[in-house]
Amino acid sequence: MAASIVEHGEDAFRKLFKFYKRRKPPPDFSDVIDFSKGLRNEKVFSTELSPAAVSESDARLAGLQPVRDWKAFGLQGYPGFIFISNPFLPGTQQYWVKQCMKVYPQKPNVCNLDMHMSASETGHIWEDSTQLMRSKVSGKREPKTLLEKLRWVTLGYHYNWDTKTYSAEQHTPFPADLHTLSNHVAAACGFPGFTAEAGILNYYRSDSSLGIHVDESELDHSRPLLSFSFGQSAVFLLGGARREDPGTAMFMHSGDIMVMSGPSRLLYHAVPRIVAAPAGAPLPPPLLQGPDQDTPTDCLAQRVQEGDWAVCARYIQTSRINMTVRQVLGPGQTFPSVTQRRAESANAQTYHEVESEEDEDSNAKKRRNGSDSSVKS
Ligand SMILES: O=C(O)CCC(=O)C(=O)O
Ligand SMILES: [Fe+2]
Repeated sequence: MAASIVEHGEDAFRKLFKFYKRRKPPPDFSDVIDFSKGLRNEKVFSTELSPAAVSESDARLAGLQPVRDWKAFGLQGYPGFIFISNPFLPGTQQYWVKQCMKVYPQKPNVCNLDMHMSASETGHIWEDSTQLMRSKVSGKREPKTLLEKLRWVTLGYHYNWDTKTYSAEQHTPFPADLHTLSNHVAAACGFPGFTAEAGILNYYRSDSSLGIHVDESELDHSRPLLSFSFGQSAVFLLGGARREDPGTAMFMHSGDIMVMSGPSRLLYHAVPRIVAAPAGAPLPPPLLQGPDQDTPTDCLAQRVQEGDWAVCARYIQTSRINMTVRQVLGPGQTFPSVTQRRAESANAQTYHEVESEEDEDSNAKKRRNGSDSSVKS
């Protein structure tokens, strides 16, 4: 198996993607790197972060362990790639799941449902969904709730899926709590000036996947891309600078953070599979508990109300939520003029049309149309 999936050549990365996406028979996961197991894989090495960049009290207030206790790794062959194995304080992950489900999908943020529903229909995603869930009769087939149909939410500079650009006009305030979390993570990784300006949240159900792509629409690629995962585990594929380059598979578990920077910032990547939870243990252990008694009362990751958590827990038993945070503009940089933008987006579309035969690209189309997404089922 290993020989066929690491094969060099035209379609190495697609083969890897298809290998891990396959349902019947399910793939062998023995080549998937598991950073929660430390240095067991010879490609994995420990990496030093900058503990002095975030004070212990600032880290605690953001719901993070002190930076000196974070387990951070690099991967041979991928300079600039940093994997931080769950640095969250016990109990604080529930907060981020709740934010992604109850708070961030609210207006003025934009979500896939807005592509084919009116603002009044998508104005109360949480309330409408919880109401429908409460009225569900067990055993009876019921319509999906809006939460179950949610595939992506954008924050800050809202990514335009058609033109593959950000713009000054499509902007709303970036959430302060996620801004703080991102600043600390970026600073610890050696990027003290990072500004969280855009976010894409992806909502994966157990049969979803995210096609092969590269995140190049941000104007300043010297700034890292941060990725936070919660809920069910996923297989993440990290490829090369060219779409067909071979790749490396790794698990992302709840609470894991990935930083793509430097030469790894523009690498192709994909999520071919959400990994089924072990029988009898649908919730990942870090989501089983609320905050510790000694969590500071001014910690931004506040305890989630029991009723809210009941709804989140039910959803996250079969789902994964990923938040990517990006800095779009470099210091002093502005967006190109409309004329420049038109020329660039024409190029971008040509570039993507050439690849439209790829099944991954049909995902991108679905994603922007707001149908079953990026995050494809
Ligand atoms: O879900 C993930 O881990 C990756 C998400 C991603 O690549 C993106 O949003 O650009
Ligand atoms: Fe991405």
